[in-house]
Amino acid sequence: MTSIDIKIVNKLIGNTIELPQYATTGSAGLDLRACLEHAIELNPGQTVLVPTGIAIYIGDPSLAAMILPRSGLGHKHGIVLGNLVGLIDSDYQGELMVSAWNRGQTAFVIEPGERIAQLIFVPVVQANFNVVEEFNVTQRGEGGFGHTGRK
Ligand SMILES: O=c1ccn([C@H]2C[C@H](O)[C@@H](COP(=O)(O)OP(=O)(O)OP(=O)(O)O)O2)c(=O)[nH]1
Repeated sequence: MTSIDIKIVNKLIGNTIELPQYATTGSAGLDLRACLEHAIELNPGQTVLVPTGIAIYIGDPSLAAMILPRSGLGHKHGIVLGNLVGLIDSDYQGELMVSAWNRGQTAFVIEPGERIAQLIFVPVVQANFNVVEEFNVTQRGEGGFGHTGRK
């Protein structure tokens, strides 16, 4: 199992707010909690940057992390992410921040400690680019956006 360093950057963590943990042995994502002293109300259409109280240092450039919405919050309450997906670079050492966006029709209250999003770790390939005159021929070529005719 990959080891990632985690640092508590807000004193609320460890007192009133739990550290992230995998809910089941098969969980891909770790829930991130809102590290807040007071509840905040998120009106329809509003976006707010929610601190999580923790920083991670992945270190290995062949890994990254992604912040994703929680399906329950998104489906039932319209709370997703203002940036749709948050990408955490392997050299980022700042606090993990969740851009919470209320795309629903009603206000939503984010309580301190609420599980607001989830974090997954993903493999990354860093590419080297070689400038060429032509690509090798492929069956698809430049066709895209419905080119194969499938509906
Ligand atoms: O939802 C997010 C997205 C990003 N980050 C942090 C980790 C990431 O490594 C860093 C930079 O993110 P990104 O590269 O997406 O930001 P940018 O807008 O391109 O700015 P920068 O110039 O800082 O790269 O911000 C978060 O905490 N939460």
